Amino acid sequence: MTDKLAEICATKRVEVAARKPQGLARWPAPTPVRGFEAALRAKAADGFALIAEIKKASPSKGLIRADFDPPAHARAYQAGGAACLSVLTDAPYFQGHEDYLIAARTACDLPVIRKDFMVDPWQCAEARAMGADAILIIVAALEDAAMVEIETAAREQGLDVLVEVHDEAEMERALGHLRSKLVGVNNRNLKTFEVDLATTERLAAMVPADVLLVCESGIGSHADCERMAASGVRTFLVGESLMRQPDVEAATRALLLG
Ligand SMILES: O=P(O)(O)OC[C@@H](O)[C@@H](O)c1c[nH]c2ccccc12
Repeated sequence: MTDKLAEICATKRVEVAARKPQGLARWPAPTPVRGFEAALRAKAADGFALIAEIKKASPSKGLIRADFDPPAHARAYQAGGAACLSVLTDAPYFQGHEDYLIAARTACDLPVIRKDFMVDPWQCAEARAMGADAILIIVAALEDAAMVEIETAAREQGLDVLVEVHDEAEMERALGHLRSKLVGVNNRNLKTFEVDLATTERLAAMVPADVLLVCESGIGSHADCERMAASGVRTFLVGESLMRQPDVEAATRALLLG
């Protein structure tokens, strides 16, 4: 595991230990789950499918958007043609918040993934309680047994699971141990924070036909999507490049349609 990721996960364990005793009663009764993977597959069958990310800040870039407004961004992403939303709920490193997820999901009809560092199966129950439709498993952050346990907990909650990898060894672990058919390749190297779209191109060849591959991070234009499509990739997770645009709806449409 990279040092930064280890640090983030250690922080997360402390946070989860403090939260668990409060239980789940603080969350409103969740509305029925929205099919996250199904929404992606439906859009990818006939064009590009986008998971549009609501991202205020990142460890590498600091503040990304000053007029951060989760419900407005959610509506803009939906109107622009996104299939799903991703909302950062990690506070210490990404300035995210659970309230952003709740506000964004309430403002639109799209399925939402809780973007956070899952280190404990309990976070899956918490994710559903706050309304999430899917969670992320970062293979680099977890031992095999732990990631299987978290995936099982997610499925019990009716959540879809996006499995994130960034090299060949992680792809093998994901395909060998997990049941989810939704696998994301993160083009961002967590050691250097450099982004290289060739990461997705390299790993795409390893993916069986029944797995939906998601290209994550560093997508800035429709041309980038077209480049990935040459490797058979039609599904994208995009945050920063959209969040930096004054007109998020128009930027989303332009990313998808050119
Ligand atoms: O903002 P970008 O470069 O479009 O990237 C979005 C998303 O891939 C990135 O935020 C991300 C991918 N995996 C993560 C894990 C945790 C936090 C954030 C991420």
